[in-house]
Amino acid sequence: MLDRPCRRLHTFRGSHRMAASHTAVAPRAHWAVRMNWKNRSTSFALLGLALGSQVQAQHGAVWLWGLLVLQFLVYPHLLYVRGLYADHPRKAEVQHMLADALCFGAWAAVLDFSLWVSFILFVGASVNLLAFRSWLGWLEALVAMAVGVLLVGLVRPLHFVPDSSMLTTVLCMATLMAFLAVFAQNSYRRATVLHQQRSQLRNKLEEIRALKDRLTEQAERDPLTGLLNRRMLEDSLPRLLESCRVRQTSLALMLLDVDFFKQTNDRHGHAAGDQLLQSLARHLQHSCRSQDMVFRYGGDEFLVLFPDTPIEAAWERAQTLRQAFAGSPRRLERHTVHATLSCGLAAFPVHAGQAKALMERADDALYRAKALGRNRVAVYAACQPDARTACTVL
Ligand SMILES: Nc1nc2c(ncn2[C@@H]2O[C@H](COP(=O)(O)OP(=O)(O)OP(=O)(O)O)[C@@H](O)[C@H]2O)c(=O)[nH]1
Repeated sequence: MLDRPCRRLHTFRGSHRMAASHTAVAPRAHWAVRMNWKNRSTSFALLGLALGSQVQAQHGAVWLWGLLVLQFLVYPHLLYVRGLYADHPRKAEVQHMLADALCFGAWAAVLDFSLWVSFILFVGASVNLLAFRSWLGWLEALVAMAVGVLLVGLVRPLHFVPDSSMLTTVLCMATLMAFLAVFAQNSYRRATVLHQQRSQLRNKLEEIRALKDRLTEQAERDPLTGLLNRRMLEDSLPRLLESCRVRQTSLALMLLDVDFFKQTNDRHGHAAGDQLLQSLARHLQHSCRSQDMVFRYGGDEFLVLFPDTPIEAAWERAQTLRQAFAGSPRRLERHTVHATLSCGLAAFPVHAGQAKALMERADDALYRAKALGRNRVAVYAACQPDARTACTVL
């Protein structure tokens, strides 16, 4: 028994409700509970007046007046308190609306089915349920009202006197008007809030998408040059090789490295070195076809994949690319820098069938190009046992 209040508080939805478990502040009511309480507080008071005028016209007994006060002035607040502490406030609200309908059926019977009174009681009972539970709710309201009528019928005979006084009719009209106005206003307010929330969500979604694109970009590209990074190479090379295997075509892989890049850094500064790397990246991209892929492999090493290219054609393209780079000095940080490249070439399937082996072959060829004096292109030649010395410079 002791832990019951705590359990209850922990089932409240929302952090504000959780906060209530630590302080004496009452929990915040569910929106449906609040909305129906506001609706009931206003429209029930008016409805009570309308029904009161009918009770007056029928010279109703004192206990009927007492019931009227209970139903239309006290009952809405009792329901609010019940909804406030309910574990499932929405479900509780549906039960409240069914209770409304049952009571309204009873009142319609007690007041001899005065047409205007019965009409507004039916509208009051069914519109809310219709909004909450669609046509099923409307049907439920009808059934609950019928049960209310039957209950009265069990206690006393039912009479059918449809007429009502002018005062009752006017009060009924005013009540109906007020009920519909409050209902419409609530619906409009909720629709506006929903619309605002939806556009906020849409904006948030756009932001998340843009962030995701940025993160993908950062994960795939080298920040200095904007080229694809080594991770992307490791992802795409095996797939490309597989596609070449299926289509029975060749793929050339070129690994290249700036000659004496450390000296450029030392002489002209790291910023100038960065600019040289960026300039080389642009040079590679401009010299490549759309199907070629350029990667920054790391440091001053770059890698180019030439799909569907035999080794001879790749060599020619590598030579053109190397010569063009060496032939155009670059202006970096107010210095003119002459840089050259060493390139190592290997091809699928002639030199290797797997990504890792192909990379190693190209690296061997690059090593050989450096060893032979730099500023040249070397192709891997598979002469065993010493592959490094067997690399040929074409
Ligand atoms: N500016 C700059 N320097 C870098 C970057 N990444 C690596 N380096 C430098 O690049 C240099 C690479 O030098 P190496 O390739 O080992 O040697 P090298 O001077 O190019 O000589 P060889 O390759 O033998 O011709 C090192 O000094 C690194 O510090 C970078 O992003 N920016």
